[in-house]
Amino acid sequence: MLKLDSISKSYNKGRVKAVDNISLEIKPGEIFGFLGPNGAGKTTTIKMIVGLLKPDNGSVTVGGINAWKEPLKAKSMISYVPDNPEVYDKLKGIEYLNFIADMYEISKDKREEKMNYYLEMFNIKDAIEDIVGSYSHGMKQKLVLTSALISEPDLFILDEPMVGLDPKSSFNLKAIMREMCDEGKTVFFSTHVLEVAEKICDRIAIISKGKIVAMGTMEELRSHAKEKESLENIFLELTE
Ligand SMILES: Nc1ncnc2c1ncn2[C@@H]1O[C@H](COP(=O)(O)OP(=O)(O)OP(=O)(O)O)[C@@H](O)[C@H]1O
Repeated sequence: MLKLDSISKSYNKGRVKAVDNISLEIKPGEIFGFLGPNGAGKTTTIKMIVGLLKPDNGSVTVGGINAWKEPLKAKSMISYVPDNPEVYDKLKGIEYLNFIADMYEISKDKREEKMNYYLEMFNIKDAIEDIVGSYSHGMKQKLVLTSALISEPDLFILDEPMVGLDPKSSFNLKAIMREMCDEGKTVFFSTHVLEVAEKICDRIAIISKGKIVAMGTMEELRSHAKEKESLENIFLELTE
């Protein structure tokens, strides 16, 4: 469903190599966790997948489509939740959701059904007629999550999704991710929360200084780390 083939990205005319020759392949039905310390290159990688930053080298393939050659086709399969939910402050919550649903060409019936389901789950239904500028950070995040889920994406990409969510919403989001994967969809998310990755990911990649330093199931990562048992130990050892 997602294939990164030797992608790299530098900033400041090559002075900062943020992502250095990363390759990975994720199959339908997988939850894939992307872990790494601050500044490791997680957000830069995600931005190259979703079409916000063009890789200097290499290719991004989504559902067999080259994401930089046929961006609209690739983007129609993706929903992306950034780490910092930026929503148009002057719109009402419902206007923002309809705007996103229009872009994905979602029918009226389907959008209503999905909106009701997720707005209730995230407990923001009562605020949907209010302008987004009045929302708290967590409410904006839940609105963006709802907007991302309405299109039932084949590839769901989230950058640090648990930050700012209360425990119930975080629990619900994890359940949604699992349900999506059971339906054959693919989830790719970055996180600093190692316990979340350990619990829900089918596979994990650890990125450090722009390079992938480990990738596999928890069992595979453990077997490479000899006696080191927890993901925290493996992470600390590999990202020193
Ligand atoms: N616009 C930019 N201009 C210059 N350097 C940048 C820019 N964006 C990111 N960087 C640098 O690229 C590197 C990778 O950054 P990136 O944001 O991808 O890391 P990250 O793993 O997402 O970090 P964090 O966990 O702190 O969000 C860092 O050294 C960062 O300072």
